[in-house]
Amino acid sequence: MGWSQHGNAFLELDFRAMMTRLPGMLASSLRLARQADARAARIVLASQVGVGVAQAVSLLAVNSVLGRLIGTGTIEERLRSAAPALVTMAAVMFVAALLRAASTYATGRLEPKVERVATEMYLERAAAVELAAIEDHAFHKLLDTAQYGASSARRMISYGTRVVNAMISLITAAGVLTVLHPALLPLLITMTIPSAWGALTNARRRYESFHTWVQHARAGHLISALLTEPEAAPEIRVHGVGPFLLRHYRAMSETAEAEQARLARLAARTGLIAAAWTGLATVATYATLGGLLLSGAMALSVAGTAVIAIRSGSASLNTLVLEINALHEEALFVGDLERLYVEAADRAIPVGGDPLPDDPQEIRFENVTFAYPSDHPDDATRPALDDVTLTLPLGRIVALVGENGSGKTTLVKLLAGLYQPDRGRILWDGVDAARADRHRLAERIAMVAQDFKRWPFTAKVNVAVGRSSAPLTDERLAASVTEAGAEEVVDDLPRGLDTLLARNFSGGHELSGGQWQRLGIARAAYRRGRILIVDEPTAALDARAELEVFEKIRALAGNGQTVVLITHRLASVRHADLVHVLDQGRVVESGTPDELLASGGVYAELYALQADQFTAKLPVRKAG
Ligand SMILES: Nc1ncnc2c1ncn2[C@@H]1O[C@H](COP(=O)(O)OP(=O)(O)OP(=O)(O)O)[C@@H](O)[C@H]1O
Repeated sequence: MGWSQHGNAFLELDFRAMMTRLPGMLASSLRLARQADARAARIVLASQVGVGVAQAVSLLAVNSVLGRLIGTGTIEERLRSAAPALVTMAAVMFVAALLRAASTYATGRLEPKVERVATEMYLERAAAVELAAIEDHAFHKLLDTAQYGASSARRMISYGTRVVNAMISLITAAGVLTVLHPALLPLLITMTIPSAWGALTNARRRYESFHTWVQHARAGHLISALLTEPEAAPEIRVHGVGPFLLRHYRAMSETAEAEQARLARLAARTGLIAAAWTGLATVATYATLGGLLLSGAMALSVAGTAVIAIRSGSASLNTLVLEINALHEEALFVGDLERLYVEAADRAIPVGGDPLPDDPQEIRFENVTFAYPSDHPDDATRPALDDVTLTLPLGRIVALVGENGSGKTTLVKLLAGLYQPDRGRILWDGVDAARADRHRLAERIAMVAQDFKRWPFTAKVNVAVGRSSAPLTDERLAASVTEAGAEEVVDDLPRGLDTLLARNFSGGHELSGGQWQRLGIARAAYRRGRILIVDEPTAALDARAELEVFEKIRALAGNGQTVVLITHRLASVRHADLVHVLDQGRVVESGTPDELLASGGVYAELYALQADQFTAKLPVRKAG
């Protein structure tokens, strides 16, 4: 994904390149600002231009005041002739103060909106990408770095306005200086170059360091979060994991601190070099001014104005350099955000496609092969699904069985359109799912995954989130809870369906694993997808509950619902219409449970193993 490319691109940046990019950066701030609040953006821009012009006018007024005060005539005459310029200065300062207030107000209104708009775009795009992108660590790194882009976009607004302001002041000061004496302008620039170099060098180091260390910082946050999260708390206490995690946290923090210290050392050194250089340039400037005065090439009043113009010009140039530099630094982070927008659009779940048949008879996997992407291309791991051909008749219960890691979950994820096959096709009555409308396909699927999400919301939301686009009705809720056999779970909650299921919040309540599982099934029932995928639905259930859940699942299939069931409890598979047995990513057997038992293959062997556990008089220890 070109991380190193990005780093090199930055290394090549110098002040000239930064200036070349300035119009683009300003345009990008303005675009974001207009998108967020066009009116506020107009006020900020107009008032900043106004403030800049006011500064220019006041510098010209100062020039006029000085000229008249140092000029000829009595002190009273000189004061009187300077009065109009003094009044102009006061009026201009008053207008500038009003404009500044308007800009402060509009900027304050604009900044949070810009951050919100940028964050919304970030979240919207992140939520729309393929699952494979979310699981890709390079894309995740981009997600991590890009999240800082929204606050940078916010800051770009103030930096952008200050750049505009400083540019106008500088143009004025430079104009006045050039008129006074042509030698003064290069001197002004020489005085400012060192601080520009210092600021740019430090910013480059900070940005490079940020990119190198972002993964490290993320891991550090992860460890500190583990130490406080409720899910890890029991093991931390019983297994004494606390000191182990703390040790890692400390080691990681110390490495990060060393990096900060390195940056500080370099920044101090750069600062000293820049200060020495500025000192020399300042001495040279005032020596030149003195020389011009001594040689009579410049009048005293002009020298006075020149000193003020040099001071104001170098202050503007300094501000301009620092603000452009800050703007540039923020623009790099906004650049990450913009790259994320592009990358996320490339990896987004496609919109549109062929319609799926209204009432398909079967879904067929044809020579489907799928391997999870590997970080190391030379890793020769076997694919999770290897040339799988099987049929899932709709309106029936189809069970997928096989040992851990045999590819069952991967297969249902492909069925749900979460991944696309590397080879082969998934056909819905002849329509290739790869070309089908993915959003329509997902509409038809309800899924209780092994690790389904326990949303930190109320029980009601936890069920209704199964189809959040549908209006939430009590009838639909109650029916789903009943279908999942979750009535008792809900009745036992202190505030019924309105109970918050997040124990670390006040008023929150925690459910047991089995209770959660029933709520997960209720969620899938609420979705009313035509194909219900249940991955290990009874793993956390007691024997009675397990029987009950399978009864419910059977009843669903009785109503014409297709159920794709993954389970290790082979006794529960007895009622399936069709069983596919997977082994190391391949389909090794298919048939009805009775056919498979009779054939004496893998299924029969696994079944016998489980049956033995109940029939054996003495515990049998397996050799090996
Ligand atoms: N997100 C993932 N990224 C990389 N590899 C994965 C991922 N999920 C699963 N795998 C690998 O794919 C293979 C098949 O895993 P899968 O989860 O499909 O098996 P399973 O039959 O459902 O196992 P179990 O019975 O333990 O749930 C395994 O080797 C596993 O390590």
